Amino acid sequence: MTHLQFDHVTKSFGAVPVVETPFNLAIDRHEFVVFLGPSGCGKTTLMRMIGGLDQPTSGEIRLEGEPVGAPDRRRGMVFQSYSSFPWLTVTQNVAFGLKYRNDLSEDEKAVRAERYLDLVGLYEFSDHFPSQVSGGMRQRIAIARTLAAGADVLLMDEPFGALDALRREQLQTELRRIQRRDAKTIVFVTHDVEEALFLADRVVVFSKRPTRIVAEIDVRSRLGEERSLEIRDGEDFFALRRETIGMVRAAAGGEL
Ligand SMILES: Nc1ncnc2c1ncn2[C@@H]1O[C@H](COP(=O)(O)OP(=O)(O)OP(=O)(O)O)[C@@H](O)[C@H]1O
Repeated sequence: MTHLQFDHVTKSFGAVPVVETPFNLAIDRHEFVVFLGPSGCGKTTLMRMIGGLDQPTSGEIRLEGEPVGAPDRRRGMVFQSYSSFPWLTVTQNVAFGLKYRNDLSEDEKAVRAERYLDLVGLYEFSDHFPSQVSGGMRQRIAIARTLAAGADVLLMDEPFGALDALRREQLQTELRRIQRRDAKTIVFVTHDVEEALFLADRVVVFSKRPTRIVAEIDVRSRLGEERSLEIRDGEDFFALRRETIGMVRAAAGGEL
């Protein structure tokens, strides 16, 4: 069943067309879709429009059949430049995402905030302020806050870009597990082909700007639903990675 739908969407900034050919894409409920494409093609612009931070020039984006409006709690966003609240401690920053959850008691909120802090490896920094931790850690605070808040749609724009390889791998595995367990719909932007294939049910490859879809890869039918770290060492993964890199190069028009 369709959860999120782009219907004939175009977008220009003044005279600069970002999406010129009307863009159509239907994302199913509980689907993990990854946007892959050359730098500057318009992936962030598409994400901002889903989030309600920016409007299409023409066409419509629908969430559960209704045109998307201003940001609301159904859509959790982790963007590259997502910032934390400097006057709150690390734990309070994560708990902030739970502020409006009237179904949880204060104790339950604290337990939940701590669980997600532990997940992103920041438990021992609970009482620090954001200015006392690194940029990568601040990014992890934003990830923990968004996951803890429990929105059904997660919009993630290169959320793991600032993390070291090991932490990145851990969070990728965990995000895929959370998506399956809690049946989330996720739209995720990355430049990293391996990350895209490891996480996605479907990868959408974009051309350079003005952008359009050049390929869709049904990763689920190639790699299955379950993703473990071992899968990355398998032949199927390597073959799909090679194919995808070819598509991304072609999409970038030789600019990679
Ligand atoms: N507010 C804005 N005003 C004018 N132009 C903009 C604005 N936001 C984005 N653009 C332009 O739109 C194009 C697409 O930008 P966008 O950030 O969506 O690309 P992207 O695919 O996310 O890039 P990257 O992968 O490098 O983050 C770029 O040419 C950018 O300069």
